Amino acid sequence: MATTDNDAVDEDFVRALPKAELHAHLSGSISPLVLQELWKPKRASGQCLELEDPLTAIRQGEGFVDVISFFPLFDRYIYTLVDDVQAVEYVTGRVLQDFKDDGVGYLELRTTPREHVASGMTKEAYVAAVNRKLRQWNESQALHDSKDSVAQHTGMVARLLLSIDRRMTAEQADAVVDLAIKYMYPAMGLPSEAEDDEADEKGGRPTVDLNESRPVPVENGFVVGLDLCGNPLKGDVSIFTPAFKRAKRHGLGITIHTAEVPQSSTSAELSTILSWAPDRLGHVINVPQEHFKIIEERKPALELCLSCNVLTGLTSGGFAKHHFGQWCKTDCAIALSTDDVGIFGSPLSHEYLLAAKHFDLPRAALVELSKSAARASFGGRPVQL
Ligand SMILES: CNc1ncnc2c1ncn2[C@@H]1O[C@H](COP(=O)(O)O)[C@@H](O)[C@H]1O
Repeated sequence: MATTDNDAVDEDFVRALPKAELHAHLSGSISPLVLQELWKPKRASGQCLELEDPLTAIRQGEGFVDVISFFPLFDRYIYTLVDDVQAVEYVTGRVLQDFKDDGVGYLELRTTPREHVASGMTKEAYVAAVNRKLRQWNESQALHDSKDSVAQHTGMVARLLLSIDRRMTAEQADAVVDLAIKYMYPAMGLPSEAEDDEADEKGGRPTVDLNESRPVPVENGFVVGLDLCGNPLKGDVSIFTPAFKRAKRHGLGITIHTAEVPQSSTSAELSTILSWAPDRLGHVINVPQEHFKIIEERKPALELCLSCNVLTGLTSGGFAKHHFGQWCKTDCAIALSTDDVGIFGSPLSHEYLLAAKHFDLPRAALVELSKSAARASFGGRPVQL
């Protein structure tokens, strides 16, 4: 995109800017209108009578949720509406379309494998449904997506991350890793060029231990990474060390929700997370100086979510005081991200607009930001937006 610094950053510019979205939770990205489409027929058949209309239940904007009221929204509300395989496929398709309509060229959608006993949906059926929708989506976009036309292609490439919830047991987390390996995007298991070169210098290639049992991968898997998410006031992350180390050995990218609240920003928790050698960190709000320095040196990419943090009160002082301003001064790549656009109502283009407005960024800086997000993708395919 040709730009001059004198051009104003406006809605048209940020919408047209090709963007990579790396931190988007599937269930939190469903628009209230789509939730209402599921709510209406349930209501008409006498189900979910206790659930308010999504258009009034989810009031996108300041003061609607805080860290206490936010997480139950999923368990008590959204999951009651998206409760079978058909609904999961449907909402996934709508979420993909919404991101594309906002000018996203590369999307990593993340989701927690979830079961629903009454509808017979197992965790694997859930992952298979999301993965199926991604396959259909990527096939439909391939029409516009060839090696020679990457720069101008109008399609959106979609990949998947599976999430471990902080409330899970170590065994449940292991089962998520099994699913991630089974539904892994084929190119992920291969060493990168840099790893290859390093291995050549050391006289050997990195390998996965062949004796380690691993699920047989499906064809057309799209999982490129593993995430740790969930209520930061719950759980002990140290029980997930084997799960994240195994995922890493199998070539999956690793991204961790980090230091979202002061209670989860202890030295012990941060040291544990950093011992997993994460490729990316999400939120990184309350990072103590000691760990700030380590992150600055190791340079994992950072997924920063302005609206989410400000609207939930995870940060104070409004947008202008968001820690984006601090991390920008480091060499860490930054991926502006939406987190839960269905709840916060701020699409990725709007996050770029907010960054421009509150941090006085010209067009060229936004182009650089979008490129740095693309470079931080787990992709399995070179991303050139
Ligand atoms: C401050 N923002 C956040 N911090 C931590 N975890 C979050 C989150 N926003 C969403 N999730 C996690 O994503 C799940 C919903 O999407 P999926 O059902 O997995 O697609 C939530 O249950 C929560 O665990």
